[in-house]
Amino acid sequence: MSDAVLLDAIWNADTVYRPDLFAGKTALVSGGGSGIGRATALLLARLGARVVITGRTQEKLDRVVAYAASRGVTLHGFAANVREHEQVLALYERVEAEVGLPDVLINSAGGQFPQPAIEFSPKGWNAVVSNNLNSTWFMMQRAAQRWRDTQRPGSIVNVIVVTERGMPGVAHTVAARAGIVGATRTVAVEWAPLNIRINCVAPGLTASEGLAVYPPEAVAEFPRANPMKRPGTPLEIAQACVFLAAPSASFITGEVLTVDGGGKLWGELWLAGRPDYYRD
Ligand SMILES: CCCCCCCCC/C=C/C(=O)SCCNC(=O)CCNC(=O)[C@H](O)C(C)(C)COP(=O)(O)OP(=O)(O)OC[C@H]1O[C@@H](n2cnc3c(N)ncnc32)[C@H](O)[C@@H]1OP(=O)(O)O
Ligand SMILES: NC(=O)C1=CN([C@@H]2O[C@H](COP(=O)(O)OP(=O)(O)OC[C@H]3O[C@@H](n4cnc5c(N)ncnc54)[C@H](OP(=O)(O)O)[C@@H]3O)[C@@H](O)[C@H]2O)C=CC1
Repeated sequence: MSDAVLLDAIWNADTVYRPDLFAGKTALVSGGGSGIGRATALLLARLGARVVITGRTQEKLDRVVAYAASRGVTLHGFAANVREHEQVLALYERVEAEVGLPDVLINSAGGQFPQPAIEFSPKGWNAVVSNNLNSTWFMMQRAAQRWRDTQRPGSIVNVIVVTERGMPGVAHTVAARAGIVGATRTVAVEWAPLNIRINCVAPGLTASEGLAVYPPEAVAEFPRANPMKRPGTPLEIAQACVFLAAPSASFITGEVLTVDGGGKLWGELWLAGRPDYYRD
């Protein structure tokens, strides 16, 4: 499917949410230049939010901003590498100066490479931990600090991976995301007095640009990942992010919402290929 068709599908899809759900609100979405982050940003924009997207690649952000403009909606695309603390601080300054303090933060930036864990180099391990755990932490802590300083409420959604069953081929990312879950549960308590809610969405296999890094033999087995025998769509994950970010989840904090077509209950996923031992 071409990018234009994908974007139209997201823009025109039915949603159960009312069109003014986020009217007057501002949302910051990391990873908003593609995949799940992009779908969430566009859905939030459809629901009336002012939306800022961030990611490392300005051109990707520009394409989403241009698409929204073609639909009569202003989005803002500010590039940042969110695993660099200084860049996160600068990003918040820019967002606040040019758009306004966000009410909602969606952390969808992240990623990893597939490799048997026994082969990880220290550099590879650190890259993935930094790109997922550190980046999410820097973004959520800064949001909380600014909400504390301005005495405003806020809502955070961290997009992670399913951690309960483990996921062979990506142990580094599972470790990093389990760290995010631990931090989320802990600060849900610490930050409740500040009127901050924080939750996670754990997608199963989702058809996004990010799947390009997996080997063909792994991709060929993707239909075995869950009982629905299909990947999720970015919009299906976005709907869950919106549910947790909005007042629909006003009594939910510190939770993980799994959106995986039942993959936690049945399914196999060998992201670095299936070892011979598990073939018969
Ligand atoms: C059961 C329930 C169902 C649950 C179902 C769940 C399904 C899970 C499927 C998940 C899918 C997704 O998340 S898809 C969406 C995410 N998108 C991505 O993952 C995109 C690709 N990933 C990335 O860009 C990554 O973020 C990452 C690799 C960390 C980029 O960080 P950097 O830019 O720092 O990385 P680099 O500089 O390129 O590399 C840093 C080092 O990392 C190592 N490294 C990098 N790529 C490597 C590779 N292919 N193989 C080995 N090692 C590699 C090397 O040591 C590198 O150092 P040198 O050797 O010196 O170079
Ligand atoms: N697709 C799937 O099957 C699943 C995805 N997930 C997770 O969902 C999240 C979104 O993934 P998805 O949309 O599928 O994949 P994408 O690769 O399309 O999205 C990831 C986005 O994050 C951005 N990003 C990555 N690292 C950084 C960084 N350091 N600073 C700023 N932006 C960054 C990338 O943009 P750029 O490179 O320009 O910075 C990219 O737009 C990720 O955390 C992913 O691991 C979880 C389970 C399953």
